[in-house]
Amino acid sequence: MFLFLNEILQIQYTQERLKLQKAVDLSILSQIYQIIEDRSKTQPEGSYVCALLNDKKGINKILEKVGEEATETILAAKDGKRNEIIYETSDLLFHLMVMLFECGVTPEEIAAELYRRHK
Ligand SMILES: N=c1c2ncn([C@@H]3O[C@H](COP(=O)(O)OP(=O)(O)OP(=O)(O)O)[C@@H](O)[C@H]3O)c2ncn1[C@@H]1O[C@H](COP(=O)(O)O)[C@@H](O)[C@H]1O
Repeated sequence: MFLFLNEILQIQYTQERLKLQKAVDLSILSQIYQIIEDRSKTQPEGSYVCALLNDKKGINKILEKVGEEATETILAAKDGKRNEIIYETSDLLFHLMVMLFECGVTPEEIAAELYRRHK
């Protein structure tokens, strides 16, 4: 009886994990890119994306942020600080999405290139 219950719990656990894996994946990058496109069109007050896109330094402001976040990601990885690696990599990926938008390149084009290389 105990073994049977244990098996059911294991199956439920696996199903929950699969659901979570389905919901949490890098398609969030495409969603963020769409938000960036939307912010650019609607220009809402207090938007960080708009602050980046409208900065007087132009694309240089975005590139500075990409450089800064890349450096912070490298330092986090060098120190082996797992939580910081996750935090800084998220900052980096977000700023890369803003850069791609500014350059007129979509995340789907990057995905297509990665799939092309994938064997
Ligand atoms: N994913 C992000 C995201 N990640 C990081 N950031 C911002 O990026 C900045 C990171 O900069 P730093 O770590 O250097 O911190 P800082 O002190 O603000 O540095 P400075 O910019 O002042 O130099 C912070 O202000 C964060 O709030 C983000 N801002 C926005 N998004 C996404 O973009 C969407 C639109 O955001 P808004 O345009 O603000 O509505 C949000 O719904 C999110 O999905």
